[in-house]
Amino acid sequence: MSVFQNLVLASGSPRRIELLQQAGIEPDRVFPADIDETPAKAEHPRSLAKRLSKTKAEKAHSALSQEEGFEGAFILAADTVVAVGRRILPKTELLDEASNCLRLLSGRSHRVYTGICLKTPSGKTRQKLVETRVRFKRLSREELESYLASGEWRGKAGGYAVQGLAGTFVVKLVGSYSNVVGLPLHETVGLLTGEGYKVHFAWLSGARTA
Ligand SMILES: Cc1cn([C@H]2C[C@H](O)[C@@H](COP(=O)(O)OP(=O)(O)OP(=O)(O)O)O2)c(=O)[nH]c1=O
Repeated sequence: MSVFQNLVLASGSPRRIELLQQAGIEPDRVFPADIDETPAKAEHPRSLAKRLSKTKAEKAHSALSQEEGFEGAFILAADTVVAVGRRILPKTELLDEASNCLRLLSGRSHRVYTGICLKTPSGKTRQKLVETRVRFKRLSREELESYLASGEWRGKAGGYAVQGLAGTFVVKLVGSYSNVVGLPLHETVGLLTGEGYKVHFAWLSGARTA
């Protein structure tokens, strides 16, 4: 087992930091890995989420490999993709894009895929792909307009954030909720502990002393 415990979160997403913290994990370094996220021609959403999470982890790995304390760090990256069938929805930056996404998602089911990639101190690359099915209610014009006015869709895959107002659109969610927000907690903790990263759960040590 490695003596290194440094963990780098290769992400600029505040949601991912919060989700890690929710699991009792504080990254030693946050390193947003800016990459080209354009899907390849006919790329399946699942393959895209896997490929992009790996590219993010690799970018952080090569940038930090010369840095003291981080040469042998655990590097964790993720990528979330929203899709209707094979159709990949954009990470919305424009009002029109968000409006198109929400009209498409209204009254139907879609899938959210998050790829996670972990580079370990021993040089291994481990990946997981987690899928969640989400069904939205049919959105009225008022709901659509007020959601667009909220701006919560900005920078979110599929044009919505389930952790905000759009939580009220969800009729059914099958699978991991944290996966939709951007980092599937069960699988992430499993990947880290499986590779020797020590996750300290306060409630576990509390249980031991009780
Ligand atoms: C569907 C959905 C996505 N999202 C967010 C999570 C991600 O931040 C974003 C998907 O884009 P990503 O490319 O996965 O992540 P990012 O560019 O924000 O951050 P980084 O690449 O630096 O890690 O959408 C929510 O916050 N809530 C949701 O319900």
